[in-house]
This record gives sequence, structure tokens and C-alpha cells, in this order.
Amino acid sequence: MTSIQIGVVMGSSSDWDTMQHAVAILEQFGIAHEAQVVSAHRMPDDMFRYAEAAAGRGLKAIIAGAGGAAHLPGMIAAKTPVPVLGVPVASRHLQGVDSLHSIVQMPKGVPVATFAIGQAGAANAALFAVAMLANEDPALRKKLEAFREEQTNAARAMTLPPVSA
Ligand SMILES: Nc1c(C(=O)O)ncn1[C@@H]1O[C@H](COP(=O)(O)O)[C@@H](O)[C@H]1O
Repeated sequence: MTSIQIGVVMGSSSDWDTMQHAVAILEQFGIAHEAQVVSAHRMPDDMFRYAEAAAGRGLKAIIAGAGGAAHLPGMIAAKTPVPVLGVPVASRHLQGVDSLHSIVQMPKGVPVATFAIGQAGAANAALFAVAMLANEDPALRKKLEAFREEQTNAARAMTLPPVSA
């Protein structure tokens, strides 16, 4: 059995709409992963246990998404040396600016790599995790290069509609 390489955690099942875009990328690249709800606020003991066990379990990175007072990524980072990639989930009242600020402004010494708010940020966090793994995995590096080439070709093929104004 392949051991889990990337952990995906989120503060609530309401974050899944956003965070599933990270999981979709990991699936596309065939990365062994897990996804679950772990909240620093609502289940702090579970969050501590998850973070404390991460390195011993062989996780190479943890993608952590949360909205509002998004302390989850930072608190996980405080309890593990495994790299934490933070995804700000768009919140109901402040559109995720609160989430972004909560995640990005970590004190010196406890870094969280912070991505953009929402689905693109979730997908990019997963692509970043893939790029990290690809440093040690030539086959994965090839897949990533093919993905990027496809993206480039799609952008080159973009056309614009006629002026309608
Ligand atoms: N920011 C956190 C944490 C945390 O940081 O530990 N736990 C839950 N939440 C966030 O609360 C929002 C609303 O959650 P509900 O929809 O469950 O009320 C979610 O975006 C979640 O990430």
C-alpha cells in the first residue's frame, strides 16, 4: 500500500466546495492523499493529535483550508515541522479577506505558505505540493511539465469574440 503523502484538512465540511479543487488536482496526478475536517477551534485536541502525528506518518505537506478566523493552518504549523500550505476559504461576510489575513500574517519562525482566496488557491496549493514532490520524482516532474504544456497550448488557442459594444 502506498503511504499517504499529502494531508488535506479543512475547518468545516462547508469548506469542501473550495477544498475539493485541491483534492481533484492530487487525484489527477495520482498522489496518495487523505482529506478530512479538522478544526482548531471546534476540535483542538484532534487538531493537535493530527499535527503531532503528521511527520511520523510520513506526510510531505499539509494543505489546510479555513474561512473567517482561519487559525487552522497556523496552529497546525505550530505543531509540526511538515510544510503547511494555507488556503483562505471565502467567508460569508468578508469574502475571505479575513481568512487571507488570518493565514498570511504568521509570526516570524512559524511559516505557512499562503495561497489565493478560494478555488484557484486550493488548486494552486495542490499544484505546489505536486511540484515539491516532483523534486524527488522524475516521473511526476514529467507529468507536471505535460500539465503546464497543455495549459500553455490552451491559452495560445484562446480566441476573442467580436466587439459587441
Ligand atoms: N476557521 C475555522 C476553523 C479553525 O481555524 O480552526 N474551524 C472552522 N473554521 C471555519 O468556520 C467557517 C464556518 O464554518 P461552518 O460553515 O461549519 O459554520 C468555515 O469556513 C471553517 O473553515
